[in-house]
Formats: sequence, structure tokens, C-alpha cells
Amino acid sequence: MYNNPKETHCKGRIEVICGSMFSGKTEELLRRLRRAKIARQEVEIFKPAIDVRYSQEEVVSHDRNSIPSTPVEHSSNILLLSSEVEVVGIDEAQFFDNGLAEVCQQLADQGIRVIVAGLDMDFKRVPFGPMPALCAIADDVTKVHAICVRCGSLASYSHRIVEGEKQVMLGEMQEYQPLCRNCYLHEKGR
Ligand SMILES: Nc1ncnc2c1ncn2[C@@H]1O[C@H](COP(=O)(O)OP(=O)(O)O)[C@@H](O)[C@H]1O
Ligand SMILES: Cc1cn([C@H]2C[C@H](O)[C@@H](COP(=O)(O)O)O2)c(=O)[nH]c1=O
Ligand SMILES: [Zn+2]
Repeated sequence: MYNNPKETHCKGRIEVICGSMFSGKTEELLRRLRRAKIARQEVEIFKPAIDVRYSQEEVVSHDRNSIPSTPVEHSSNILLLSSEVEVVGIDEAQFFDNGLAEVCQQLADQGIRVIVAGLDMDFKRVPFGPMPALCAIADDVTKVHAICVRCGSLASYSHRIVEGEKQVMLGEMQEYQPLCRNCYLHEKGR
């Protein structure tokens, strides 16, 4: 990847990484956080306590790359745990309460670089949790794409392939497939 000017200073800012499942959100988050650590910046990583899919204490990508993290119940815990920190990373942001956007704003106002990764839409293509608010207040939004498992195009949607209507249902390959628009509509019979 190119050298990004946003990594060359540590002024307060909010970066959002969004997209469907398997689009590389966590890999991109890990990449940015590792580079901040190489630059000897003080980094703290948080994830919602409900996300116990691969590990309770780590952020883990689908390729099993990982970084230690602190699971928190509520977005306000992040503010309390971020003193003396230069860079804050947050994964699975869609599962947080709606206070997350204001928490990120306060951290950035204090001069902290905040990097947030999360699903922009749920399986019904409805904007997920605090993600739309985060995209609105972000200094920088990166939308990443998976590969559609039906046709090989870029995928923007996470199609649920098991029964269940609740918005929150943890899962991976056995529960969800990344699909492009045409293939998503085909699966929905539209
Ligand atoms: N259909 C797919 N499209 C793209 N990547 C996929 C797909 N299926 C599996 N992967 C793997 O998932 C990795 C991305 O994982 P991850 O960063 O955890 O994604 P996300 O956090 O967006 O769900 C890719 O590097 C790739 O190895
Ligand atoms: C679409 C959708 C997903 N989820 C869950 C499934 C996974 O546990 C996470 C997303 O993880 P990833 O790192 O982006 O692959 O979210 C959900 O609860 N509801 C949904 O609609
Ligand atoms: Zn497709």
C-alpha cells in the first residue's frame, strides 16, 4: 500500500473502514494499527464484548491474523480506558450502542487518532447500529469489498443463509455469504 499522509502525524481524527462481511475490514484495521505500533505510538484496541466468535480477548480476521484487544460492554468504557493513548482501534463497531459516534468524536477532539471498522449494512441491507453516524462524522471513510461467491464481482452485501430474522446473529461462512447486487437480488427472488 502507498504511504498514507494520515499516518505521518497523530492529530485527532476519525477513520472508518466499512463494507460487507469478508471484505477485509479487520485486515485493514490490523494493518493500520500495526503500522502505528511500528511508529512507537501508544495503541489501544477495543471490541464489543458480545463478539466472542474467534476469541474473547483478541480481534481476529477471517484469515486468523490477530491483535490483543479489550472487550467492552458499552461505548462509554472506551473513553475511560483511553487515557494516555495516541491511537484507538475499534472492531465490529456495528454492535456498539449509538453513543459510539459521540465517544469517537470526543477522543478525536482530544487529539487521538480513532480507527473504526464495522459492517455498514445488516443482512437486510439496513444501515447497522452506529455505523451511519460514524461515517457521517468521519474525517476519512474507506469502503472495502469482498468477492461475490456466486459470480466473482465485487460484493457489497452480506447474505444470511440460515434461518433467523434478528439483526444480531454472530457467524461466518456457514451463516453468511458475500454477494454483489445482482446475486443478492437473485437470492431474494427479485
Ligand atoms: N468471498 C470472499 N471475498 C474476499 N475475501 C474472502 C472471501 N472469503 C474469504 N475471504 C478471506 O477473508 C479475508 C478478509 O477477512 P477479514 O479482514 O476478517 O474481513 P471482514 O473483517 O471484512 O469480515 C480475506 O483476506 C480473504 O482471505
Ligand atoms: C450481516 C450480519 C452480520 N452479523 C454478524 C456476523 C459476524 O459475527 C459479524 C460480522 O463480522 P465480520 O468481521 O464483518 O465478518 O456480524 C450480524 O449479527 N447481523 C447481520 O445482519
Ligand atoms: Zn454476484
